[in-house]
Amino acid sequence: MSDLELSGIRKNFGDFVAMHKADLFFEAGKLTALLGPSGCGKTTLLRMIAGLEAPSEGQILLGGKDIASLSAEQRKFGMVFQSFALFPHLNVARNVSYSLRIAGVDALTRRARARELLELVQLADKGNNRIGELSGGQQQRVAIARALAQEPVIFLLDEPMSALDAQLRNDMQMELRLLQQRLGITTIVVTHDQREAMTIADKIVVMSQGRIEQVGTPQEIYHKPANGFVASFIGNANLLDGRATNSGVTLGDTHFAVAERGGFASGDRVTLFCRPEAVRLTEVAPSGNALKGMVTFVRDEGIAREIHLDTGAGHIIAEIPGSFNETIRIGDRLHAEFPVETLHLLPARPAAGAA
Ligand SMILES: Nc1ncnc2c1ncn2[C@@H]1O[C@H](COP(=O)(O)OP(=O)(O)OP(=O)(O)O)[C@@H](O)[C@H]1O
Repeated sequence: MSDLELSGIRKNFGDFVAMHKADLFFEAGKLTALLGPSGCGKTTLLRMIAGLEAPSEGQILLGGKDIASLSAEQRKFGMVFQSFALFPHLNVARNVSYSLRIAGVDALTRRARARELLELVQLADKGNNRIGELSGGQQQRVAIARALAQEPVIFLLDEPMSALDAQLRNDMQMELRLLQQRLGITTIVVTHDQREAMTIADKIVVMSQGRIEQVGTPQEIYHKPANGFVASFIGNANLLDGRATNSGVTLGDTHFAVAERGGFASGDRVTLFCRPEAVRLTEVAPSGNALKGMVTFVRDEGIAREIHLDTGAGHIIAEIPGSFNETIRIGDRLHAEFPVETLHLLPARPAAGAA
């Protein structure tokens, strides 16, 4: 097993920079998700790794060796696309063993390998079926089995779940994660779905407009986002603009203490970040780290309730466990308390309207 490393990689399409210069490291045996909004460059990055797109600059190193000169076929990476791209005229087993036939592997070995792979993706009884007879989730598993047929060193998947409905998607995310862990294959998955990335990945690479915004474990990305973009792309985030002080931050007239000030100097413009589930709502004013506000919306999701408040310092969302006997209504006036250990300072957000 080998690590995959991208060194000073960059991609232009004419004058347009699809991927700004970046370094990335994909640890052997781990699953990395490339996460970001549409058009941020995820697929371009994956295609460069696959050998389907040449980088404008930079190196792609597999186990320390530059593979830039190898074609996609020579790299022998397994690929699964959003559309599955299965062959409708071949049955399931022949789809799975297709690459082996092209590689000249004998029929007996091909059949045995197809059986083994179909067992792996729990489709052992479907080998003789036509592709059109399978559900979306089953077709996706065939695409995975086919990509694994040649025992690829790297497994690349581009939005593999996006054609599936929500329930099936949830199931397939778990299946993909368990399969990847069982095989221990270095895997890179492109997705724009933060929940999917959190479910399947060891590491998440968050991208925006051709730049890497942060690389980290799901926990790091969620609890310690590098900036406002990452914070609001992953789940809900309260982001309030203020100025750093020696012990925390001021938002207008209110001072908040924070546990870590990071590298900010007193007077710097900063953004205060807190997850909604960390906010406490009280009727009586807490001793500090709180804003008074009026409830503007209540979203009851059964398991939890999202309470939206307008405060003097901005809009706040608090997420509290669902409960039958407690009512919070639009128009209620409450205090939103931000526990000191859950507050983080992030770089100031670009001013509204700035490019
Ligand atoms: N062959 C190409 N020629 C010109 N521009 C391209 C080409 N391929 C991609 N782009 C542009 O590069 C940018 C990044 O595209 P890319 O497909 O990598 O984004 P993405 O993050 O995968 O988006 P999505 O989730 O919508 O697939 C987009 O603005 C796209 O229009």
